[in-house]
Amino acid sequence: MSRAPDLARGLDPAKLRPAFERFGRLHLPGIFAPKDAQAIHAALVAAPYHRSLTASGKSYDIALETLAAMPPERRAELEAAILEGGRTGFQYQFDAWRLSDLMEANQRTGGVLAPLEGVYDLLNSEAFLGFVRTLTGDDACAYADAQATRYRPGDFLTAHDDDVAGKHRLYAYVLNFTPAWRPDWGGLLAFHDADGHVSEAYTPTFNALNIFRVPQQHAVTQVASFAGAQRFSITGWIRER
Ligand SMILES: O=C(O)CCC(=O)C(=O)O
Ligand SMILES: [Fe+2]
Repeated sequence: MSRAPDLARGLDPAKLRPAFERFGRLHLPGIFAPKDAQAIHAALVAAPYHRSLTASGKSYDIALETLAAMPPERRAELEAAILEGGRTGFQYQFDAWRLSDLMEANQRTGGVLAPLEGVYDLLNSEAFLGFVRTLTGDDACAYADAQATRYRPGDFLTAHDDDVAGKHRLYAYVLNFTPAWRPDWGGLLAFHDADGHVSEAYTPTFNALNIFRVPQQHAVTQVASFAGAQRFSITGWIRER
């Protein structure tokens, strides 16, 4: 698949709008044709991930080989900082590949990664942005950024609201490409309410779109040590210029 995938036929954003407006979020299964979804999944499995994490309040992108070669004492320090941060505040660790940075720099590689490049093109097409404008009633939706993510057992992203000054994020989206998952395995996209409860959580699934308004408190719960798979997504924000 080197062309951009099409959104599934029969999705009517005007009809979905009341459901989106109710809680400012929506889960839409069956977002692409099954064949396209399979090609995207294969590309997500093959993507050249790095480790994305925060430690002691700083964000790091670390090559997986660098992490593997880190002296054990340094590695233990890093892990201790991550545990401490997760206990008390905003913290994450997962694997990422920054698709939109490469696309914006015109660095297409094609080949096995072509389906992800196609998704980037779709996300920035009139077909998708128009869909989101009608779904949300928000004409300001101008473009989307994107990264591929892979969560392995132990990975997580603690509560945050996606609102970063200067980034002009209007809506967050997550395209799920995890073929088989059990809610017990964690990795849930959980929405937190003002009382500290989880008001709703979306289980990783295959070929679905989650879309939600920014700002909104949410987290990805830690993937269980016994999870039998990795959680694959393409995620980012629909932004205003
Ligand atoms: O992967 C997800 O379900 C959500 C990711 C997320 O919240 C983020 O990257 O800010
Ligand atoms: Fe988020």
